[in-house]
Amino acid sequence: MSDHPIIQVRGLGNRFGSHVVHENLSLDLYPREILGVVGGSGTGKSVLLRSIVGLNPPSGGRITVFGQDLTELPASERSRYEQRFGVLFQNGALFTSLTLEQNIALPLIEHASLNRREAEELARMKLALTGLPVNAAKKYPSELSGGMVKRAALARSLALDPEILFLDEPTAGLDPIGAAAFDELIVTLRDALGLTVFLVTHDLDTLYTTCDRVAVLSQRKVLVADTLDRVAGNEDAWIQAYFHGPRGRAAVAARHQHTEQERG
Ligand SMILES: Nc1ncnc2c1ncn2[C@@H]1O[C@H](COP(=O)(O)OP(=O)(O)OP(=O)(O)O)[C@@H](O)[C@H]1O
Repeated sequence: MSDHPIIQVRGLGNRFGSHVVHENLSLDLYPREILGVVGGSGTGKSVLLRSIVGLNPPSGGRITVFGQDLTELPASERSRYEQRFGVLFQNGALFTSLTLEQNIALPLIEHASLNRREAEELARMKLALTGLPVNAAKKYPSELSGGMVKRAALARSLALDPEILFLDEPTAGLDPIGAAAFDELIVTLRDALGLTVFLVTHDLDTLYTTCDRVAVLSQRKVLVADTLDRVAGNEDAWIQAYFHGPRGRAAVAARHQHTEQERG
């Protein structure tokens, strides 16, 4: 892992009225890592993601991305940086009146100055990259399963060849087999495309199968950010309950079984 973070968050503050969500929060994201961001409901995982990608102006602190504080830039320059992000929101809906290829072609027409034919051709490549069959390109979102729609939304977030991928609860609503396949896809894409991934999740299986490090949000800040083993060994009560409760134990057992199978 490189020593230079691709994203640095320092002393971040976020509040909504009198409700303080983050206070003096700091976090680093390193190139090509998959960082899992976990924490109880309402601890501000999505707000943190939105602050980093520029959708939620923080009340304090500093965020640098690719070494640059984006709030210091004029809008046009900021937009060039933001095109290096791919974001898959929790309810990352596609336009229902457009086919998958039309959905994915949109950002390419808007930001990459491609004509419709070129954009749709590239869109079909992005769809293939996320494991969708060729015939899915002409389909509408309503004709597809939840897992396929998630893949298409991921394809759209990859449309402009981002360097950093932000995923908010990507496996929420998927069945366990679909979720496991999606987890595998994230790792494959990171390896193939050299992506850096900021992954908000509640899914312990996802943490165990995809993440290089895990950051735990608690008490308005990042309580700990480290490898899974080290984080799971932390004595904080929420961490203990999360990693060592019944679901945590099941995820560890599944991981061990998977490792044994891989060894043959
Ligand atoms: N635009 C907003 N206006 C007011 N409050 C907000 C806004 N966005 C988020 N919040 C509040 O900030 C807190 C953190 O929200 P956030 O969605 O980041 O939590 P989370 O950790 O992602 O939760 P979950 O795991 O349930 O998705 C919540 O109490 C939420 O109600």
